[in-house]
Amino acid sequence: MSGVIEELRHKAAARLDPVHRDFFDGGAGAETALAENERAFRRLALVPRVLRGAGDPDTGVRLLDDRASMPVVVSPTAFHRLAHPDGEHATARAAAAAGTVLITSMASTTPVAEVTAAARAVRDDAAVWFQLYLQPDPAVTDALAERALRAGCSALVVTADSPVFGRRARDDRNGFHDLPPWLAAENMRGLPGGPPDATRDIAMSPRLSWADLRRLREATPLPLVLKGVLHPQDARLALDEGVRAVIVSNHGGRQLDAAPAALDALPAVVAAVAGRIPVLLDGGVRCGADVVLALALGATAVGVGRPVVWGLAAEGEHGVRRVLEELREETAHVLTLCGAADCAAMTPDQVAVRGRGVGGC
Ligand SMILES: Cc1cc2nc3c(=O)[nH]c(=O)nc-3n(C[C@H](O)[C@H](O)[C@H](O)COP(=O)(O)O)c2cc1C
Ligand SMILES: CCCCC(=O)C(=O)O
Repeated sequence: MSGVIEELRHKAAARLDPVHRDFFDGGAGAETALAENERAFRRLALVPRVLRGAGDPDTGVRLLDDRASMPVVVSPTAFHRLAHPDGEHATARAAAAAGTVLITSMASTTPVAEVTAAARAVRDDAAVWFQLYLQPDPAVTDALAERALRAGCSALVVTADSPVFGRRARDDRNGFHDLPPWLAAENMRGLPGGPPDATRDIAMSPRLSWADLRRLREATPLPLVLKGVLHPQDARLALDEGVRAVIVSNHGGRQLDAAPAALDALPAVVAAVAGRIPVLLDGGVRCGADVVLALALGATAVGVGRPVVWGLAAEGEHGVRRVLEELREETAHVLTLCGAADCAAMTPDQVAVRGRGVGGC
């Protein structure tokens, strides 16, 4: 783990209410998928190429119609005002200042229009994508998509790995199942069929299907990104449905505990998609070498969830900024050491399994 991220993780742990710390840090079941996400990176090594004269690397990437200064985006995480009083405002400002994409959660404690406004106050062209759980009532899904569009979000990130909420032992033990009364999931306020001024619950449903995704695609002008893909066949189906990018993710080990590490699922999804759309990955990314390993295995970019929350809880906007800047600097440094001129220059032959020798091709 990057020293800066480790420092912020400790500081966050000391500052947070232990019940909230467990919510942010914890995973489903025995937390196997959570641990494996980080461990999968440790099992792999980067094999540098030498004397390539690559110069200082360009860490910028194009993601749909947005540009990011680095191949690291902010993955959607719920309830930022539980981590810090500035909440999503701070995260949005930090992501905009770092020049990267913020995927803001549908379960944010700040309305999406305020999140985009906070980002745009820092940078006119700040990119914010809206994460969406398809709701069983299509009118609710459409109202959320419309809010995101009006707020100036440039993509909808549909999270597909949650047909039901994960069983999280730490939250069960702590009796944490709801926000405190002074906070709410603000995007859920005043939606069709709900109480006019109060918020409705975020629903999860195992009855949702590709047909619901198709309906949303036809209802919104925004490009769709599918988050939570682990099976290569689902990546192919996503392509058929006109999805513009996929995010390989096991939801940070918070849903199916028996799921593979995100990194282990990446190569098959990359092969299935065959370069037609960007493949992103999140889960366990904690330093620049992790970012570059994912790039070498075919990811266009990675997302970070908990490191951003740790930065926010520890030092507010400044802490999130430190996490993102550190990841950008480390990524540039590791690319340089690997002889890569940019993020696309890394290739799978530059990845070796530790203890097994270097194959190449
Ligand atoms: C506290 C917390 C809240 C999360 N909330 C959401 C959410 O609202 N929507 C979503 O799609 N994913 C959510 N996720 C999953 C993240 O988007 C991401 O997949 C995961 O955190 C990546 O793993 P990492 O934390 O190891 O970087 C959440 C994760 C955490 C840790
Ligand atoms: C209904 C809130 C969803 C938050 C979430 O996705 C998570 O905690 O992993």
